[in-house]
Order: sequence, then C-alpha cells, then structure tokens
Amino acid sequence: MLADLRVPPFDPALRARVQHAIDVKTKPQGSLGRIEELALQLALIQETEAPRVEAHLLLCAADHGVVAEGVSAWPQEVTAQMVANFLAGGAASTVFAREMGCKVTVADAGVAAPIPPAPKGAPALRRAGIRPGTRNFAREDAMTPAELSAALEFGATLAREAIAEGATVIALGEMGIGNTSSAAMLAHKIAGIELAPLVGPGAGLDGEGVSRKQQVLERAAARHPRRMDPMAALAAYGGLEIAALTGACAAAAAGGAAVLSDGFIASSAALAAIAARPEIGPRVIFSHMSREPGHRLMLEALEARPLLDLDLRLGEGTGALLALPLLRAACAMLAEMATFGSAGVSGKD
Ligand SMILES: Cc1cc2ncn([C@H]3O[C@H](COP(=O)(O)O)[C@@H](O)[C@H]3O)c2cc1C
Ligand SMILES: O=C(O)c1cccnc1
Repeated sequence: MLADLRVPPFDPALRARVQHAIDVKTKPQGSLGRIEELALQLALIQETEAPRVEAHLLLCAADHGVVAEGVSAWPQEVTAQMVANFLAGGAASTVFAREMGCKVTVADAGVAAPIPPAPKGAPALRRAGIRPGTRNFAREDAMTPAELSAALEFGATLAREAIAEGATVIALGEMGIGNTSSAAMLAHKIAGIELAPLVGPGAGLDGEGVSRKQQVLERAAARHPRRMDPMAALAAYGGLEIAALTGACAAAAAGGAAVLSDGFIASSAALAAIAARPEIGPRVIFSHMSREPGHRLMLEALEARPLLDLDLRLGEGTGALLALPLLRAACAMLAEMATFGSAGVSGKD
C-alpha cells in the first residue's frame, strides 16, 4: 500500500512566498520561533498560503497477544472497555477532542473482547474485522502479510474519509493494552535503537514488571535479524492499531493533510511510515514528548523536535489534541497579522 503512494516534495516557490509573508508581519523576523516554522510547514503541506486547521482524530484500538507474557500492568479487556468509554465520550482523549473542536473516528482495528454497548446517540464504531488481536509475538509473528495489508488499508481508508469530509490535520490516537511492547520492538528493529532503553513502564509496570517485559522482548527480538524492513517489522511485532495508524499516516501525507502524531505508540506508527517512505517525514508534526523513556530516543532517531513536553504518558491522541491550539495560532498568524506596510509600522516591506 505504501509503495504506491505519491508524496511530492514541497514547492520551493510556495516556500519562498510564505516565508516572505511571515517575514513582513509586524514582529522581528523569526521572533515567533516554532510558530513561524509550523505556519510554513502547514502551508507547504496544504499547498496554500492560507493553511487551516480542520482536525480529525483517528482513534484506533486493538489487542496484543503478547499480553499473555505479562508485559502490561493491565488486563486485556481494558481495551474493549476503553473503546466503549471513547464512544460514550468519557475518556481523556474524547474530553480533550470536544474541548479542542476536533472530530473523532473511533475504530476497532482488532479488539479481542466484545465491546460493551455504547449509549444512545454515540458515534458509530468503525470495525476492521481482520482478527481479534494479534498473535503472541514472543512466540510467532503478530500478523500475516495479508493481515498487515488489511490493517494498513483500513487506516488509510479512515484517513481518506476524514480528508474527504474536510480534514486538513489528521491526528493519530491509539488504545491497546500491551502496545508499548509493540512500539518498543518497532523502534528497535526499524530505527536500530538498542532495546533495553526502549522498554519502560507503559501504563504503570513497577520495576520488577519492567524487568520481565525486558526479558520477554529480548526473547522476541531474537526471532528476527537485528534490523528489519518496516513492513516486515510491523508484521512480526506490530499491533493492528499501530499498522492502521501507519496506513493512515501514509494516506494522510499523500492526501495533502498534515499528520499530528502523539506519544510513544503513535510515533512508532509514524516511524514505520517514514522509514518506508522518507518523503512522508516533513508532513508529520510530533506533538509532544512522552514520559515513556523510549519516546525521546525514537524522536532523536527521527530528528524530530516535539512541540510540547507535558509529562504525558497516556496515548489516545491526548498530546496531539493539546497541540492543536499551537497549529491554529500559526494559521491565524499567517492569515490575520498585519504587515509592516499595512499597519504603518516602520520596517522592511
Ligand atoms: C485505563 C487505561 C486507559 C488508557 N488509555 C491509553 N492507555 C495506554 O496504555 C496502554 C499501553 O500500555 P501497556 O503497554 O503498559 O499496556 C495503551 O492502551 C495506551 O494507549 C491506557 C491504559 C489504561 C490502563
Ligand atoms: O507515550 C504514550 O503514548 C504512552 C505511554 C505509556 C502508555 N501509553 C501511552
């Protein structure tokens, strides 16, 4: 799926025009720092001098067979229960999405347990119908190549639908008990980062739990070569929700939308997409740096500078949602700020 996408380089003439438009605003050049960089990046991604933020969160959930090895502090059924909580609007991410005016698609990319009924009037749940959770990657590959393709395509479809409804920013959110284990394996095999510092507490393991997780992941890592192609790594160690987000990231980039990544797990999906197609990289904005220790290493490998550092360690797209006001401010700066000429301020335009 990723190999067929067209992701063109940015237009240098548009870059020069937008940079000039930013430089003649009534402020010392560069004084709005990363907000100026964001405005330029959004303009280049959206191919317009007037970028806008119409945000849509793709909240993909799935289960992980590797949870049988005791790698999470939480039981697997929490994934299904949290999906019901998303649909009811009571999770952190759905609260923040309402607050930020962000549309949400809740998607079951492969949840193992039955999802408790949602209240009347809840949004529809999108279902991939591929398989109820991955296989235990400590023993065998998590997915077959066909299951991986279906998960990538499922996420790509969600992104294309959101763009067709007007989204200009696609935010990545995930839920899946055990998915910090997948994310650590992906960073290890795709970016070549040492495994040990990528293994952290996730949703709340204690020191003993982290040691057990480390042993399980080291054993799992030995099943394959040290470095892997991103798609092979996704099939071997990925989650269905991570693969769906990889597909969504790639399709959003090809569709001219900005991708707003989230924490450790969402970033592993973006990492897989960028490793497969490096042209996607400049179209991804890394919203924040998670407290999960491996996230810093992953962002360094991607040469990415996150916008926020709020000690979040939740996922669900919460960091992406909290960064939306910065993207909106960047667009408003470009659209509404006066120039030295228009405001009669002594300057250089
Ligand atoms: C109630 C609850 C809500 C969550 N929302 C996101 N996560 C986060 O924690 C999980 C990953 O951590 P681990 O790999 O240690 O299981 C994922 O579901 C992630 O989205 C949650 C975790 C819990 C318990
Ligand atoms: O960084 C994240 O997104 C994260 C970290 C720990 C647990 N769940 C998610």
